[in-house]
Amino acid sequence: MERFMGGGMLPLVLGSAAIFLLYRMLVRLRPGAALQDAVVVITGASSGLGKECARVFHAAGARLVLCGRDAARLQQVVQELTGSATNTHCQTHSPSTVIFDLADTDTVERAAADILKCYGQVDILINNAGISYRGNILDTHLSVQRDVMETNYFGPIALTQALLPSMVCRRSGHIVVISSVQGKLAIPYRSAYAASKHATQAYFDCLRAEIDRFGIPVTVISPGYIRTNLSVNAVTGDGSKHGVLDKTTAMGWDPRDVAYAVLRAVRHRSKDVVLAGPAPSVAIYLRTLWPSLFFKLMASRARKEQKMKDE
Ligand SMILES: NC(=O)C1=CN([C@@H]2O[C@H](COP(=O)(O)OP(=O)(O)OC[C@H]3O[C@@H](n4cnc5c(N)ncnc54)[C@H](OP(=O)(O)O)[C@@H]3O)[C@@H](O)[C@H]2O)C=CC1
Ligand SMILES: CCCCCCCCCCCCCCCC(=O)OCC(=O)COP(=O)(O)O
Repeated sequence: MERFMGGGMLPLVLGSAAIFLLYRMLVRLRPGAALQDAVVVITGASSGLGKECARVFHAAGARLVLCGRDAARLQQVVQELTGSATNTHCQTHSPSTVIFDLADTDTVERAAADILKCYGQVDILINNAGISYRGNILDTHLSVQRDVMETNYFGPIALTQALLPSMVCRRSGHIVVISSVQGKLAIPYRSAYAASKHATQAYFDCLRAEIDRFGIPVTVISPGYIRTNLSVNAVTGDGSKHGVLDKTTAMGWDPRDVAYAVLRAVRHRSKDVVLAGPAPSVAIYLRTLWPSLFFKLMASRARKEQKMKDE
């Protein structure tokens, strides 16, 4: 074995690693799709990752349609974007806003019509808005499971389906969705959230295959923890607000870095991007390749968390 490694294997491994790194570098250096004047719709643009996406796509010269439930907060984002000097060579545009609640799927179709009225077309739809959940399944009302599903799954797919025909007509467009690492693996006390993100992953994987023939790419982005208000805004089993900035969230990635990664993924029309550290990335493979170990780890995590809550 030693002779084998010393003789031919080591140069082969190092050579393959060098070729892989070179390939990654070349992929990053590709110019990618232009964003100047592209019409980009961002849901959940009033805070967190959505707001940072608004910042980076605005600086790239996109014509933005910012969506959210709170008109005043969205207007504040518009003022921040138009009022501050952007460090960019691109020509920037003042964003438009469309106010609607994604959980109210009946109004989403009307909102889609309002979005299309802004610039007559949509080039990139970024389904970003979302809500999280913390709770024990035993103590969670079914209505909470449903509400999280409405905001994270039915709202975004209703908006996507309402805007898609206009993209298909033009044989042009790009659908992006911000899922989560929890769309690929389920951790304890996140049932409603993880289920909504798994459904999201499945739906947009189907969509990618179905609209490939129209040349419309679908990008699913699965981040790990990001420093935003997600945990503060999360709902609990009885529907009340969690209201706490969790340590995992506070120590998460800078939303600006994640927004730049979203921009790169859009430029390169990436299909599926995981933005997470080594533990979640390994855990995703473990779930598929060694499920029994993954389930044991999750059960022990659940017991530990329950014990901490009981104390
Ligand atoms: N933070 C994290 O650790 C991670 C976040 N993500 C995902 O990133 C996305 C953005 O979340 P993040 O920025 O972190 O969290 P925030 O809570 O900061 O932002 C959530 C955004 O979603 C909007 N929103 C929530 N509910 C609705 C609704 N019913 N209708 C319309 N808009 C709504 C909010 O707008 P408003 O309340 O003004 O209407 C707000 O702008 C989510 O999909 C989340 O799952 C993924 C992985 C990790
Ligand atoms: C390096 C060796 C690692 C071996 C693997 C051990 C298994 C580790 C389990 C890791 C679980 C990671 C969970 C990550 C969850 C996450 O990043 O979620 C992102 C979110 O969407 C956050 O939402 P939340 O509301 O839960 O804050």
